[in-house]
Amino acid sequence: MAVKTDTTNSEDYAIEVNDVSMIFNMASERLDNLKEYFIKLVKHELFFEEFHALKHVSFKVRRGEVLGLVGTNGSGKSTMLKIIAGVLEPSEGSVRVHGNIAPLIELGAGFDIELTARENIYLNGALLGYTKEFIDAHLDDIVDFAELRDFMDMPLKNYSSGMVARIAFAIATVVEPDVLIVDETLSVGDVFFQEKCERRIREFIESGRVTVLFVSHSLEQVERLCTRCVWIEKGEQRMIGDTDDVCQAYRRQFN
Ligand SMILES: Nc1ncnc2c1ncn2[C@@H]1O[C@H](COP(=O)(O)OP(=O)(O)OP(=O)(O)O)[C@@H](O)[C@H]1O
Repeated sequence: MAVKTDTTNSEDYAIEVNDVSMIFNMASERLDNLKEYFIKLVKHELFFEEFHALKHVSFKVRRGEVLGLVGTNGSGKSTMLKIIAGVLEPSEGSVRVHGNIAPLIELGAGFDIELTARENIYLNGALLGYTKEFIDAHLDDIVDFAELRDFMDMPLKNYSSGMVARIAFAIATVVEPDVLIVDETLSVGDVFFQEKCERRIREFIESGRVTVLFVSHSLEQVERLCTRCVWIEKGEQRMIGDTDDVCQAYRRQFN
């Protein structure tokens, strides 16, 4: 039998996930307020239960590849994306990402709702590593893409969740990233904005330079965009392979 060897060099990979496990500590009893929590903590009466959100997950994503993550609610997809984006530290294992990441997860998490949209663009831009001069030069692109020119001086607390998502997506994708991480968050946008976002994501994909990690509950969207897929179920990696094979097996499981 011929042995298939992987001739891909390490530099050809944009993302390497090596044996990642994530354990969350959850209070084993329900506490109603912070005071109760601290009293229990001081009295050493606070007990935790370990919850294994990810169990020994490993996969690699080649540069320019579009990898989908599928799995039912609570299976660990967002946790995996957050670990790759550097938002969470894995309990075990490691992740290597080559290049800069545009994480479209928890859109707007870095925003200050008391500030205006314009101020938030500068604030969020700084968090993404952009200078003031860079934002000055790209402000029109961001505002035009978000289609919210008339609302730039309104505090974000008066924005709807879809409007916040528009601003956040426009900032995060104003330049081509090396790695784009897209979570379900775009679903808060209206259908026209979702299509606009998908077009921009497609442009990145078609450039062949951007590696995309994609989580969606729409298998049709996953099939439309992704070349390969990882199926994670209850924290375990069930399957990795061509999108059609993985989506077919996933559908079969629940039909
Ligand atoms: N900070 C946290 N503390 C405790 N448990 C958490 C935390 N974050 C996630 N979890 C748990 O980890 C599990 C995986 O959650 P995760 O959000 O990664 O799932 P998901 O596959 O993205 O789900 P969905 O499809 O519903 O978005 C869930 O059971 C969730 O309750």
